[in-house]
Amino acid sequence: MPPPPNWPDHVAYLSACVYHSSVSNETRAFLDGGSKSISTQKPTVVTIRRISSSDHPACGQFGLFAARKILANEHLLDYIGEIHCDERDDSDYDLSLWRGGEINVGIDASVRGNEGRFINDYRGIHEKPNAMFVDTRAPSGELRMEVKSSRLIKKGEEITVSYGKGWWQAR
Ligand SMILES: C[S@@+](CC[C@H](N)C(=O)[O-])C[C@H]1O[C@@H](n2cnc3c(N)ncnc32)[C@H](O)[C@@H]1O
Repeated sequence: MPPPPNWPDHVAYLSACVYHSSVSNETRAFLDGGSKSISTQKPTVVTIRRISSSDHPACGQFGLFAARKILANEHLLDYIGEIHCDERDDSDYDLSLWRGGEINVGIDASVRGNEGRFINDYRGIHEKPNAMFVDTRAPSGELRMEVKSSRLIKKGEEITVSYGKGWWQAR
């Protein structure tokens, strides 16, 4: 699948998650939920843009924007990257997918991923986030991290989520 416009050269574009060697066969079977292949649709309701507004806290970086009007509670895209069980403390693109006992499963999109890696935190941009991460079992069985709208989003508006206070405190 070709990368979307504004995709950076140093990051591989993925259309489905890939597994890192730190994920055991048992954990992988749990995450797969019996599905034979992980499939996802190319996101069509979002677009990547460079941020040039000087009053934006991530000015000079990229963000994800609505390519059309989006209704509340719409599925926007799945967060795609490398599924791993090792520590990725240095990654700013790592999201927790599942925790159980000693096992922490994350999706890291620092070196490979999809449009989801460009979603900024709402702080300094919006009063509240307009989207959220939701972990879901897909009909085919696998555990996924979806991005869903939490209210109506106008065409051209930036998509923002909450990374959580802990994310910022850790930095
Ligand atoms: C998952 S990335 C988001 C995409 C990033 N803007 C880019 O161009 O690759 C997370 C990084 O974006 C920046 N960021 C996200 N939300 C921000 C915010 N509300 N204020 C300042 N920086 C933010 C920080 O540099 C953070 O480490």
